[in-house]
Amino acid sequence: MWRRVASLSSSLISSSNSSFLGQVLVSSFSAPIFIKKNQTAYRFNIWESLTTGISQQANGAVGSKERTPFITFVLGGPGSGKGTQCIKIVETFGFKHLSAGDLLRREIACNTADGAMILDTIKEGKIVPSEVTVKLIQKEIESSDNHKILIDGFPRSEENRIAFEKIIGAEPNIVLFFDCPEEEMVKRVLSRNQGRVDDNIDTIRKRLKVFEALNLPVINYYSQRGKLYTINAVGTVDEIFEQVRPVFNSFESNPKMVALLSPSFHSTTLTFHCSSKGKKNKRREQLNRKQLQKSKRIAFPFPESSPTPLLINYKPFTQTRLQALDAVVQDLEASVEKGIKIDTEIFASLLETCYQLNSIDHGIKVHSLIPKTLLRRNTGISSKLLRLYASCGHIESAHQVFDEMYKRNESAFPWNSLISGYAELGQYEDALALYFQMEEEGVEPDRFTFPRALKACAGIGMIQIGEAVHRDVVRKGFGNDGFVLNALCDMYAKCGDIVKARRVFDSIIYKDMVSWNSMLTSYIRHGLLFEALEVFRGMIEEGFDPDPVAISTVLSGFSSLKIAAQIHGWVLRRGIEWNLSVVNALVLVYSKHEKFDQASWLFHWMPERDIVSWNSIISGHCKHQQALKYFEQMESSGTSPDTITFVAILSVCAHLGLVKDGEQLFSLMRKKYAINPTMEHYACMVNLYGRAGMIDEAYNLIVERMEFDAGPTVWGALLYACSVHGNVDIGEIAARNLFELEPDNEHNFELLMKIYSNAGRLEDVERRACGNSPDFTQQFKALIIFNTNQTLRQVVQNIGIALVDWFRTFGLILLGAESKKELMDNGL
Ligand SMILES: Nc1ncnc2c1ncn2[C@@H]1O[C@H](COP(=O)(O)OP(=O)(O)OP(=O)(O)O)[C@@H](O)[C@H]1O
Ligand SMILES: O=c1ccn([C@@H]2O[C@H](COP(=O)(O)O)[C@@H](O)[C@H]2O)c(=O)[nH]1
Repeated sequence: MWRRVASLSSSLISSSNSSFLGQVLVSSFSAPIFIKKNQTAYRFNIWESLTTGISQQANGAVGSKERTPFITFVLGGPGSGKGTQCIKIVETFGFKHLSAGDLLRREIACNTADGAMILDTIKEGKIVPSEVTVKLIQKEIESSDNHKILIDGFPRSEENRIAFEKIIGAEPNIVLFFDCPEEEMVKRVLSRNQGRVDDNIDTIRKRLKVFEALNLPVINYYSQRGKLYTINAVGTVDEIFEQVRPVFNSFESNPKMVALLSPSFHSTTLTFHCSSKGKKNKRREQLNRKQLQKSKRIAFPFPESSPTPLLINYKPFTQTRLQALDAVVQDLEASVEKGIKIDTEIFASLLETCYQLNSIDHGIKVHSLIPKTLLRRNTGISSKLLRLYASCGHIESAHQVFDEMYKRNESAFPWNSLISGYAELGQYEDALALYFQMEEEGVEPDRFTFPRALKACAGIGMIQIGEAVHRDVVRKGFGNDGFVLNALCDMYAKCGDIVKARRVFDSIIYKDMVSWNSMLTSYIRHGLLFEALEVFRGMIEEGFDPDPVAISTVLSGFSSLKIAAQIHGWVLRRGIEWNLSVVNALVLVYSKHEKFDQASWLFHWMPERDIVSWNSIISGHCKHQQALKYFEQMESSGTSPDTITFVAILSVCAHLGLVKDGEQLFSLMRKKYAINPTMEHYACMVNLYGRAGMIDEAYNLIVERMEFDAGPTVWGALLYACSVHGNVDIGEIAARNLFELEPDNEHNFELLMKIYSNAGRLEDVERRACGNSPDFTQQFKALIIFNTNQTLRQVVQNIGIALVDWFRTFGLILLGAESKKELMDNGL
C-alpha cells in the first residue's frame, strides 16, 4: 500500500540513560544482554532496552543516534495487510514506519538514477538489488529521531537479510509475519485500487512466486532464531490488530508475559526490568528490586544457555502461543517438583494467558501447582482462576474456587465471572440467584455486573425480574452508561417488550455499534422489518458503517434477493465481502433463492469457512444431490458436522428419497461424531421413511428406537406421510398422539379427515366428529373446517375448469397466431 504515515516519535516509555543495575555488558545491541551479579546470571532481552531505555551503542553502523534502534521487520505476502497493520502499530505504539516498497516507489517518482531500474523490477514483481534498498533504509533510520523502527516489506530474500546485517550491522529485534491465504491476498491486491503498476493479476502471480521462493526462507530463518511472531492475517483489520497488540503491549504491562508471547520465551527465562528512574516506573522498579532479591535466593529453573525443546523441535510456522504456554507450564511443573517456590505473579500471568487462549487444560495444571492457602488468600489469583473455569464452562470448579476465597466480597469481579459462567451455560436462575446474593452480602455491582444479570433475565424471559434489575441500574447510578443500556435494550427485546427496548435505545446518548445492532436484531426477531430498515438507515445516517454483524443480520432477516444483491454490491465496495458472517449470510440467501451459482462461487472462494458456512451451503442445497457432495467435502476438510448439519443433510435425503444414505448418516451421527439425535433428527428420519412410503419403518423408529417421547414434529411428519400414502391405521395413531400434544392444531384433524375421506371411510369422519373425544368442540370445528375447505376447493376447481373451457372457446379467437401456437404446443 502507499503509506502516508508521518513519522511519529513518541516512545512507549520515557527513556533514561541510567540503568539501575549499571553493569550492563553489551555485546551486540540486538542480542540478549547478560550481566553477572552476585554469581547469578540475569538475562535481558531487547524488550527491556525498549521499555527501560537502557542507552546502548550498537556495534554496527547505525550507531550515530543516542539510542539503540529497536527494529521490527514486518513480513508477509503481497496484500497480506502489512502496511495496514503498520499504520495501526504506529498509531498505537509510536514507531517510525519505513516501507521498503514506498521508499523504492519514491525513487521512481523522483526520477533518481535508480528510478527506471526500480520501476522495471517492480513491474516484473522481482526484487531490487539489496544494496539499493538497504541504503535507502539506512538513510531513513539514521535520520530518524525515533529509535523504534518498523521496516515493512523487507527483507524479501536471504540476500536482502544478509546485506542488511552487513550494512546496518544489526538484526531485527522482532519479526512479525502476516500469514494470509493466497486467494485472500490476490483479492485484496486486486481491490486495492491505488494505481500501483504491480497490482494486476500477472504481476501478482509473479510476486507470489517470488514471495514463496525467496521470502519464506527469511521467515523460516527468523522463526528458527526465535524472533518470529506469526499473525493470522484473516479477519477484519481490527481483529488482526488484536493479535498484534499483545506482542507490543504485553511487555509494557508485564514483562514476564513476553516469555509466553515470544517464541523465544525460553531464552528470555525470567526477564527483569532494568527500571528507569522515571516516576511512571517507580512502582515497577520496586517490584523489580523485590524480584531481583528473590531471584538471588532462588534462580528460576529455566536453562539459560542450553537449547530449549521448542527450538530443538522447531517446526517452521507452527509455533503458537499455545505451544509456548504448554512449554512454560511444563517447566513450571518441573520447578515445583524440585521444590522451587514460584512467584505469585507467575501464576497470575499464566492464568491470564490460559484465559486468553481459552486453554482450560493448562489452567487445570497451573491450578494444581498453586498452593491452596495462597489461592485462598490471594484474591487476584483466585479470581483469575475462577474466571478461567467459568468461561470454559467448568462452573462447578469455578464455584468451588469462589466458595473457598477468603475475601470474595472485596470486588464484583469474581461475582461477575461466576454470573457470566452460569448465564453462558443457560443456568439463568443460578446466575440471577448470585446477582441477588451479591446485594445481600453487600457487594457493590459494577458496570459489568448488570449486562450479565440482564442476559440471565433475557434468558428466562421474565420481564419483571429484568425490570427489577433495571431499577438497580438506575439506583446504582448506571442509568446513563451506554454499555449497560445496550444490555437493557437487548433484555427488553428478548423478553418481548419491543416498545420498552426502543425507549431504552432512544435514551442512549452515545450509541455505538452494539446499540444499533441490538435494536436492529430485535426488530428483525420481532418480524418488524420496516422498523428494522429504519434503524439500518438511521445507523448509516448517524455515520456508522454497518459492520458485518449488522449486514449479516439484515441479510438473514430479510432473506430478499433484491436486498441481498444491493448489500452484496455495497460490501464489495467496502471490501468486507469476505467477512465470514457476511459471506455465510450471502451464501444462505443466494441458495434459498436458488441462485446456486452465486452461492457456490462465494462458498468456493471464501478465505475461511466455519461450521456455519458448511451448514449454509448444505441447507441451501436442501433439494439437491450436491448437498451430499458438500457434506463429504466438509468431512474431508476436517470440519466436524454439528447437529444442524445433520438436520440439513437428513432433510436433503428425505427430499431426494435417499433412504439408504439417510440411514447411514443417521448412524454416523452418533457413532462417528457422538451426536445424540434430537427431536429434529427423528422428525427428519420419519419424514425420510414417510416420503418413501415406508410407514411401518417410520412408525417403528418412533416406538422402538427413540430414547424420549416423540413430539409434534415427529408425529406430524408421520401423519403427513400417512395422508400421502393412505395409511389409515398408523395415521389414526399419529393423529391421536397429536390431538393430545397440540389439541388446538386444526391441521391435524384436517389431515386425519383427509385420510378417512381418501380411504372412503366417511363414517369415520362422522364418528370422529361425534365421538367421545376429549375435546369434542375442537373436533367438530375441525370437521366443519375440513368440509368447508373441501367445498371451497371444489368450487375453486369448478371455476377453474369453467375458465379453461371459456378460454379454449373464446380466448383463442382473441389471441394472435403465435400465442395460439404456443398454447397448443403446451397442450392447452
Ligand atoms: N484485514 C483486512 N481485510 C480486508 N482488507 C484488508 C485487510 N487489511 C488490509 N486490507 C486491504 O488490502 C489491501 C492490501 O493491504 P496492504 O496494502 O496493507 O497490504 P500489504 O501487505 O502492505 O501489501 P503490499 O506488500 O503489496 O504493499 C489494501 O487495500 C487494504 O485496505
Ligand atoms: O525490499 C523490497 C521491497 C520491495 N521491493 C519491490 O517493490 C515491490 C512492491 O513492494 P511492496 O512491499 O508490496 O510495496 C515488490 O514487489 C518488489 O518488486 C523490493 O524489490 N525490495
